[in-house]
Amino acid sequence: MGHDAVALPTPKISPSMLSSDFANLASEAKFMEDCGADWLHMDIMLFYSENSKVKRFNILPRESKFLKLVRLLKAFLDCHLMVTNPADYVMPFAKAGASSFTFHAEVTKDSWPELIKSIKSSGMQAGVAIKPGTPIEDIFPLVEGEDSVDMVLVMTVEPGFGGQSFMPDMMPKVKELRRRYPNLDIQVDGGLAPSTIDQAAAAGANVIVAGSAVFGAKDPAGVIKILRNSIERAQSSKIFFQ
Ligand SMILES: O=C(CO)[C@@H](O)[C@H](O)COP(=O)(O)O
Repeated sequence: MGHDAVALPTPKISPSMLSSDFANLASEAKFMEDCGADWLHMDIMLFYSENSKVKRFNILPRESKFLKLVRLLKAFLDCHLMVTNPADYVMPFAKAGASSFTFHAEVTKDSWPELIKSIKSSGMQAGVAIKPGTPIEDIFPLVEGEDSVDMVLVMTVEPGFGGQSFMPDMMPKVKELRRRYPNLDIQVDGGLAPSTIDQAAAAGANVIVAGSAVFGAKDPAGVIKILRNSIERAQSSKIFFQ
């Protein structure tokens, strides 16, 4: 199929709730919806690996009332699980109302097909995330396999916390993924802002996670619009296929 006939996945802006006021999560979520957010990005960080820099945690399954609360808003809850044992979280997150469940490629190689199957059969979309040091070749089998993921998340910072600088050297990964998988949802997360979005859009990303740039803005709706417009512009020129 030529690239002219390709139906590209829709742009989705997913504000990272990590930058929100947790004491007012429901109203923060509603505000983001009113500002034009498509999804809400929820980070769950827990003992990612023995040597991991991720020592924080934010939303634990036992606190899934957070998710239930936000679910009342009918938002698409885009859940990014930086945990060593994602399989243990599938049911709690499905029950709590998560819409998608993204696990890390670095931790679960042996159990990938089972994990994807259980995520999907519990009614959630499945995603796989890669840290900056992980080559994309590692996840090709997950996109091409029988039980394939719906989304790939290319981390553009080391996972851990909001407000870090965008890593432009991750863009070749995004471009290669877009070239290979024109219909795939490709998410980028970390340092996305009006000043960096054009690089991500030009590489072919269509799902944009942004925390500090949105929550810290005077005009969050305006920032969401800038992010979306950049993706739409890149998609209409299909610049990432050049
Ligand atoms: O997962 C993470 C960090 O580990 C992100 O979702 C951050 O929350 C993004 O924050 P900004 O870089 O956009 O401030």
